[in-house]
Amino acid sequence: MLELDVRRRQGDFNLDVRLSAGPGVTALYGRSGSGKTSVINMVAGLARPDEGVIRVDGRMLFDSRAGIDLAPEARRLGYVFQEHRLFPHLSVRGNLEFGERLLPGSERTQSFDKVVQLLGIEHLLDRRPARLSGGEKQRVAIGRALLASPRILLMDEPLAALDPARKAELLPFIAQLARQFGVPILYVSHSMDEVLRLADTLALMDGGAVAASGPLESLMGDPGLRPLTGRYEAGAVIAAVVAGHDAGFGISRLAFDGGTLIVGRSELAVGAKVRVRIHARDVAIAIEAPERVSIRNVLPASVVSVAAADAFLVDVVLACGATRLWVQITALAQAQLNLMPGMRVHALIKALTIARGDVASVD
Ligand SMILES: Nc1ncnc2c1ncn2[C@@H]1O[C@H](COP(=O)(O)OP(=O)(O)OP(=O)(O)O)[C@@H](O)[C@H]1O
Repeated sequence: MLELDVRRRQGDFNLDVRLSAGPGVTALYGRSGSGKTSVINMVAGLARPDEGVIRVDGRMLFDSRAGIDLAPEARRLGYVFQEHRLFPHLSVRGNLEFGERLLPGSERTQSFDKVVQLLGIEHLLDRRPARLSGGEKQRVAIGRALLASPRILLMDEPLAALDPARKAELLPFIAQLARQFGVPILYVSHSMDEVLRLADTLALMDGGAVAASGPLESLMGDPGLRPLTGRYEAGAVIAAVVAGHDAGFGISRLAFDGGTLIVGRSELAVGAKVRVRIHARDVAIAIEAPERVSIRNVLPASVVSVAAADAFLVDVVLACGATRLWVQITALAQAQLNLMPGMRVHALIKALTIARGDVASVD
């Protein structure tokens, strides 16, 4: 568990950050210049706060009042940066063992074989970094960081330098890390796709501070946070479980607290836990349940809130069981339906609007 409460002035920029990151992946998300890398650097010991405390698992890494400021190598943290920073003169094995050798055997919590196997780098062990692809180098960099048995893994845009195909190749590995190795991850990104795929907890950074933090699902579905989560990303993220497939019709059923969602065929196994992104613009609202309609998802819901997003667009939040759905309708539709909190309605979601990329495994 990382706990951070720090202030730092750098040039004209003021950082004032309170953040805690527990098990799983905590994503630091925010626009360029909001202070994400500065936070990572302070945790890592590469930038010194003017004032405050940084603790990991109760151990003080920095405390301005007590004069504690542990050197980076004494902090027991793993770092993976945008560029891999591998040692060019060492083989992959040599690079991996370097991370391991930093610690006495009794303090090593990660197994070389398990790390190598999970990252799929067995066949690369004798190669030098110059003979690896960008994605392979990043996998080795992650392996090296893990083998130092860190209490927390800091990842600063680890996929930013990779092309889309390499990114897609690496994402499942990163998604497995926190779960398989039990190491909390603080993950900096300005890609919402990565955040949706990886993060359990979201910390939204703005102007040097954490403007909001909490479970990904609750922050993403909050229209009030749209200036921070991004207009294009407007939509809810809901937790579900793959309940079944119908190969004949090419569809899958996802069970969530609020009903069953029919989506295009997913490759994931029955029972897999997933996170589903439902774009606000892809949901419609009907006062009465329509009959003989092609839309497969007609979910009973109640209106939680109605608020103008701008002159022509209205944000509606619906409760569907314990799940919140965010819906965008035109101001014209609102003028005619007159939706109000508490009203019983139906949320209509076309199965086809939920693309394969919108259903991410979180197992
Ligand atoms: N050493 C420094 N001295 C002065 N100002 C700095 C220093 N490092 C960063 N800054 C400023 O602090 C602010 C935050 O920078 P930071 O790199 O933390 O943002 P970021 O959110 O990680 O951005 P990006 O997504 O572009 O990497 C920026 O305005 C930057 O110009």
